Amino acid sequence: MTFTVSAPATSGNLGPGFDQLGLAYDLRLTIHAEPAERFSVVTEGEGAGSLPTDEHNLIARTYRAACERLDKPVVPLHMRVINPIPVCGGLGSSATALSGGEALAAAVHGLPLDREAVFQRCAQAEGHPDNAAPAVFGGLHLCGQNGDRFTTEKIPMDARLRVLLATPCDRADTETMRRALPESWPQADLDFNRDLVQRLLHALKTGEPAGLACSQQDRIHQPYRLPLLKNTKAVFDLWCADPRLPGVFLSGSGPTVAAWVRDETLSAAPFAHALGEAGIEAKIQLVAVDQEGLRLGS
Ligand SMILES: Nc1ncnc2c1ncn2[C@@H]1O[C@H](COP(=O)(O)OP(=O)(O)OP(=O)(O)O)[C@@H](O)[C@H]1O
Ligand SMILES: N[C@@H](CCO)C(=O)O
Repeated sequence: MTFTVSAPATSGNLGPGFDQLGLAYDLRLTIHAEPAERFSVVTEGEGAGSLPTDEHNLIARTYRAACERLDKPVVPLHMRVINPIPVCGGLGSSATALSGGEALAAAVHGLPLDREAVFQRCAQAEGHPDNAAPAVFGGLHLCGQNGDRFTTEKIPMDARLRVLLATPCDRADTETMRRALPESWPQADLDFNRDLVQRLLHALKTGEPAGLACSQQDRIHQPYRLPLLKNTKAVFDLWCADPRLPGVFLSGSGPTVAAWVRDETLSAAPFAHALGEAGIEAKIQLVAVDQEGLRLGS
């Protein structure tokens, strides 16, 4: 018997919404799992050759913890993981591994998927909810915290919008990139960003191009992180100057740079060519928004 689950790539922050805004993409990590004598994980695509191949893999660890919490036997699994999402790329790879592990426990034991519980556990494990919410529920999310519970609201979005992604080779794991931030911010910067979040959400609902530029004006994390990432900063600056791209942002904590695309005729190829001409190596993808989130079955 094979169990299949999948979870979408996500961008946290979307520029000004540090730890608040998140969006899911139609780019999925898929896990095929079969009961076996012991745990083994074969990853194909991103992370092949570097991610653990045994019970130390984050998907296996999360699955084990979920089975134990559900008071169900930990059935060892052989997993084949098809992964198009760069690891430590700023596209929520850890949220896909965490939510995928949780979903596997439900699938193996024939239980319904409790999305709210999975969201809470993934957000707790990550320490922030902005990747977990879109990974689990799909779509655009505005997140917050109430005591020790995370909150999230799914926000409708203009269906014409797509997102252009460039993942250069800079190293930017989330933990290191969080340490690059100050312990607090001037009140004026917090107020400035709060206003940007409202304007950006309005633009995402309506597709209005002027408001999409709010993504690149953040004062909370991008100004501290971009100077640490040479290629990422070069892509960010090039795309901010490109009139075809109405708004640019660092995806999560980077190194992926993302840009809103409204023009339905645009393709990724000319952007890949332009970055090549500028001597910047990066993986380029043009993605649509995913509204489904975590999926049980193929
Ligand atoms: N497909 C995967 N299988 C197993 N573990 C994974 C997988 N993808 C990510 N991980 C784990 O998550 C870690 C990366 O987490 P990190 O939060 O730094 O990056 P990210 O989630 O890609 O970025 P961001 O949170 O900024 O979007 C990896 O070191 C690995 O331990
Ligand atoms: N909000 C998180 C997202 C990480 O993907 C951060 O910026 O650190």
